[in-house]
Amino acid sequence: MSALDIKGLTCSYGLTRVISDLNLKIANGEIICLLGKSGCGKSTLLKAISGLLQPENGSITVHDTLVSSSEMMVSPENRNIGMIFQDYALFPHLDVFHNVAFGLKGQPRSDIKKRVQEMLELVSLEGLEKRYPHELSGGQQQRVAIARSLARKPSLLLLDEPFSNIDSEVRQRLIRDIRQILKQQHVAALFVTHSKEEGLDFADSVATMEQGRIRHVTTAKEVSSI
Ligand SMILES: Nc1ncnc2c1ncn2[C@@H]1O[C@H](COP(=O)(O)OP(=O)(O)OP(=O)(O)O)[C@@H](O)[C@H]1O
Repeated sequence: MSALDIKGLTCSYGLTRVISDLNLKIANGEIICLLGKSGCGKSTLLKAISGLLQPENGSITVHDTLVSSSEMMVSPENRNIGMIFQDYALFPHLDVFHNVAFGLKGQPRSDIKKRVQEMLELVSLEGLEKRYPHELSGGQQQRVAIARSLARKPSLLLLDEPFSNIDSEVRQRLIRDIRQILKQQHVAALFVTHSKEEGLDFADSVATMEQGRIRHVTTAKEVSSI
């Protein structure tokens, strides 16, 4: 079973075709980096996977469930896909605890408390529950965003340039830590970046995108040895 299986995906904005007959598979627990020039369609692909854009053609399947085709769309909130963006997208008026707990609404209080605690330990932010986003560094905010996404046990995580606002020293450690967390939790991820180095550090494989298609997929080891 694949975490994500995209077949023959074609997406357009009006008359402008942006994704063209694209195929991509991510195995369970695999981390793939999507590398490509500005404007090649990376964000559009993430929009299609997360359910914000309906394909003109082709299909998107997440863990054996068809979620998008030209005929049907599962709504974004019912896809169980986590998303992390470069601007963290935390709620500024909620403290760390409530940011992480946000997606767990409706569950018993004691379960929420336990899960939030587990997640904060996972991202090494125990003790910062009562801080507000503006009282955290960029790296800490991104850790909260990761904790919030993983709290819901997503079947797939999409990351859109999550490290670009973080300075390079912190970034390296964060990339290593988040990779380790995803591997430990066995969460598959698709990670968009402009930086080949970042992609090689974070992902198992690198998919190169050009003009709305995946040109090739290579393992990070193969790329590193060139
Ligand atoms: N809502 C929209 N309406 C019309 N065209 C759009 C829309 N969003 C993006 N585009 C166009 O689609 C193409 C692909 O954009 P997309 O944002 O997917 O590229 P990208 O690879 O993510 O770029 P970047 O690396 O700069 O973020 C671009 O030519 C862009 O101008």
